[in-house]
Amino acid sequence: MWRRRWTLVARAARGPRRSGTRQGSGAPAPGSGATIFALSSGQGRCGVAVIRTSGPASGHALRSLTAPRDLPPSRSACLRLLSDPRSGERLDRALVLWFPGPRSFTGEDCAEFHVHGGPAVVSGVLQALGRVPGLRPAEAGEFTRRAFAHGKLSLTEVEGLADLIHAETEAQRRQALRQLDGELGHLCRGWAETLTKATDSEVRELEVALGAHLRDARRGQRLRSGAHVVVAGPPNAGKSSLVNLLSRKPVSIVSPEPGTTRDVLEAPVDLAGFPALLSDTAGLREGVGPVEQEGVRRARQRLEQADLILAVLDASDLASPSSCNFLDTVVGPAGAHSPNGSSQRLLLVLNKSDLLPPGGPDPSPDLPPYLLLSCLSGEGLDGLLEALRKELAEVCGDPSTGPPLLTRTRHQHHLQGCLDALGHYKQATDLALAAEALRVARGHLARLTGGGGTEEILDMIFRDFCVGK
Ligand SMILES: Nc1nc2c(ncn2[C@@H]2O[C@H](COP(=O)(O)OP(=O)(O)OP(=O)(O)O)[C@@H](O)[C@H]2O)c(=O)[nH]1
Ligand SMILES: [K+]
Ligand SMILES: [Mg+2]
Repeated sequence: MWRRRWTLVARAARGPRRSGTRQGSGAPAPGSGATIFALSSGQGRCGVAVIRTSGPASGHALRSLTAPRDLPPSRSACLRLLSDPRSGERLDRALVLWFPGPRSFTGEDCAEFHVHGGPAVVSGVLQALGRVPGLRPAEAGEFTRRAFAHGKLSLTEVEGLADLIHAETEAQRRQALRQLDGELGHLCRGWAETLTKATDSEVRELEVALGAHLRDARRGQRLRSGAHVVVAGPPNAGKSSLVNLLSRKPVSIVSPEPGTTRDVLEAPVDLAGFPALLSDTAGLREGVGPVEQEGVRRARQRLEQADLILAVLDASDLASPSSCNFLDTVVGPAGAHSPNGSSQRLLLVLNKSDLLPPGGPDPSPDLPPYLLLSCLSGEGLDGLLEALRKELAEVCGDPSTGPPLLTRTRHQHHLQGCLDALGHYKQATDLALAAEALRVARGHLARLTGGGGTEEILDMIFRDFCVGK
């Protein structure tokens, strides 16, 4: 209701009131002289809500709401009484900040109002701002877009900011912060610099570096969208119990009946700080009815796509035909290298350790390294999470220590484009062709950080942002 009413006010504030703006001390964003405003903190009741403005009329807006006081000193918080400039009605007592451009987030004049977070206070201040001449509500991502337009952020930094806002796990937050700090952009500019010299040995070194980053590209993308972790094993091993334990919610039905899970069930989870899409699957066994057989087919299909397999066996039932079959057909082959040189990562978990005699599982010479766990008592969970953290740091790349990751297909596309162009450069038979290949290679690196970025790419990236960012 509140939001709907606000939309109407917001619409009314657009249009004729845009006149009357003045030039701010920051350079104006291309094609916009308007001053924008929005609630920048989350929606709903909260202790403090932050409303901000950006554009040439920001100072006027701040003065209008805090009259008769003058603008506060730059970049320091001041307590002010806010009131509606038209009716004079008191709205709130708030902290206000004044950031004259270009030393502000967007590069333009900006103001911030830190108000009490009640819906009526927030809507009152937003409505009052809507009545200030030259102000209009911001579009999604418009603050960041202006920051980009004024050279405050490069395109990879903008992407880092979008990722930071959406980060759900520790590893995603670390990665996003590094990208926001400009590490990837810095790397690309270093490469572009190398290309201006373009001696043969430097081009060769660059090819090696680009190739290494491209080989790592899938890791960064997994870190952004989640690694596929598939829980598999024979019926009744406790796969669904493990999925529920790791996701801390009842994703799957658990029962003593073998063959309970049939479909693949997925849950996005934070696994030891890394984002993962956890899949529960049907117990693998032969000679069952058509429905369960379809479940087994889907389980095998999902196993092929796994970035990491969590193989679960009942520790008290290792000698059963279904356990032996699973060890032979899934656990054994996973460690072996496939023809393309890669091997599938797998963690073997022996569940139901609470059922074992004190000496542990039956000594079996063929058993690969394993972790003991009891989903019932939770014993062994810390060890499993630590093992998962190590595995996922390999699968997703470790954003605490590794080189900057390529988290988007866009990054991969431009690095590949640059590498291809370097190939053409080496084969070029005359100077003109060689120069053209170098120009193309440099162009790809420049576009990665936003130089000559097309509007469509900008639209796509800024679509990820919320209003107020
Ligand atoms: N004692 C003991 N029982 C467990 C443990 N984990 C699971 N169970 C029991 O084992 C039975 C099977 O558990 P599920 O989680 O349904 O096993 P599943 O592998 O998903 O079974 P399917 O979906 O049928 O293949 C249930 O009765 C669980 O309560 C454990 O650590 N200790
Ligand atoms: K079961
Ligand atoms: Mg199950």
